[in-house]
Amino acid sequence: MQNEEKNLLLAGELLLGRWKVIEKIGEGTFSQIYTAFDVQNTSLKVAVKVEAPSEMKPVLEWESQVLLALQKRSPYVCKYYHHGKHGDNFILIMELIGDNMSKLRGAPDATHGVPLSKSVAAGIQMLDCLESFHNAGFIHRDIKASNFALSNGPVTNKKYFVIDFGLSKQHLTAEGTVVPPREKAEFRGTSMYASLRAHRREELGRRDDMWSWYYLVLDLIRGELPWAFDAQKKNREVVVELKEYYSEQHLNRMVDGLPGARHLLKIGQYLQTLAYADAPNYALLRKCLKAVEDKDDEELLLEEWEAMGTTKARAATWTERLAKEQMSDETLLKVAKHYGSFFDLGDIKPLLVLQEHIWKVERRVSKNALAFQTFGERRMREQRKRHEAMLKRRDSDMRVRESMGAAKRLRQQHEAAREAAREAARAKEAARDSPRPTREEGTTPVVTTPAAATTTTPAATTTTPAATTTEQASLPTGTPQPPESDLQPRRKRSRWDA
Ligand SMILES: Nc1ncnc2c1ncn2[C@@H]1O[C@H](COP(=O)(O)OP(=O)(O)OP(=O)(O)O)[C@@H](O)[C@H]1O
Repeated sequence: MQNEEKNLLLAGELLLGRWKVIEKIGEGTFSQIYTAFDVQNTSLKVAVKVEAPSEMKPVLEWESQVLLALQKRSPYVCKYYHHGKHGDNFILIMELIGDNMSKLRGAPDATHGVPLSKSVAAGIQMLDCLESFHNAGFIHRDIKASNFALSNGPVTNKKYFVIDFGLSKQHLTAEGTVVPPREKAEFRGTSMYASLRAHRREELGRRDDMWSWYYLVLDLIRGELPWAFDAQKKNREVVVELKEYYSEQHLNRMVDGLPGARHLLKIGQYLQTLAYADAPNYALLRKCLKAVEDKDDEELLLEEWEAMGTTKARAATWTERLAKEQMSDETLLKVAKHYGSFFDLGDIKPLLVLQEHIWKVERRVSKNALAFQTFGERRMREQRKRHEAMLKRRDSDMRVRESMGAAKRLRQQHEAAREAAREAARAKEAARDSPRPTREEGTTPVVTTPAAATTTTPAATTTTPAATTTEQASLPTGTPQPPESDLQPRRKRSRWDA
């Protein structure tokens, strides 16, 4: 909220003749959230989202219409009660739900990344929300942890709901066809999680929500994204450069060292293949994400080791994973045993080294099985491991940033040198073409004075920006229209709230 200190509603205020305000419970960039109760049924507590009038384009009315439209189409949104004007403010009355997903990060076990099982579970639930949201015909365009909040009810029945549809857009018509893309769009989303296409001002589709989801899942598992610092500092250009580097050129570096890296890589590679109108294969994404957690899935595991082809390659990978602690001891042992502990390595020396490693792992596994570890000890051990892994990743991310910075500086130096050379050439040419004594054929030499020389200045070209035409999607009447048409003046909001 821009005007943080000012409360838009007061406790005890009656809204739309039915809802009495209790207290403020939250704040977004452009809105405030309050609790209220129904005066006709005092046990019914609701949430009120209120948006103050401003010079920027309001979005809460659109959000209310989307929520209303989704009531019968998706079980992953909260219940809609009412919307309308209260004084100068627009309000939306909806079901009161619980904590948002950012709370996962604040948990004591999440200092260096949210534990894998929690990250995967959250990722799967977000996927359920998005699949349902997309199938209802909308794209969200602002996927981030704070836009998923836990439903109420018994702990065992809690699930995440997707919230905040202020930037959502109708993507499918009533007939189920995809709304044609506009030539140019405006930035929509949050810099930390926005897809590259959002940064490039392209029309977004379902695939872009999935990219944001992917970034968010990686953020949970990794503890931070490679561009976290720059997104927070609002270094737009660097964020885009880093996203290009990691998402388009070196996807493997983004997942390197993470548990289930090859499955995470597969997700990214799949997302790269999606076109604007494509419906993502949610089942495939779900399967890949589930496999991330299932480190010891025998079938997948063997498939991976088989693909390595030679025993030598397997032995090398085995040793590397042992060193980087990328696989559990139990799994490493399972692999070693499956391949007869790499006994046909040929050379005796590496074989002995490897065998020594295997024995160590074997001892560790049997010791771990016997040793009693308290919950606290186990948590400490895991945290230490995650912390070390995060430091390593941070180091590698920093090296990439530095090398990109160095490459950029080098490019700038080259460009400056080239420009200087061009300038020198121009000066040389100008000196050659400058008026000087000339001898015309068959005439006596004539001296032309500089005053007689004609100088031509390039005509100033003024270009007026071409009028932008926005392809308005032909949506069935009665369907909510997005508030953001590029033809209208718009909120100066570019959610760089990371
Ligand atoms: N129905 C609800 N019940 C309980 N809490 C809610 C509800 N809706 C939103 N909140 C809380 O309020 C926070 C802000 O809400 P919301 O994201 O809708 O506001 P916003 O102004 O659109 O935010 P931003 O623009 O910063 O993303 C949410 O992260 C959530 O924690």
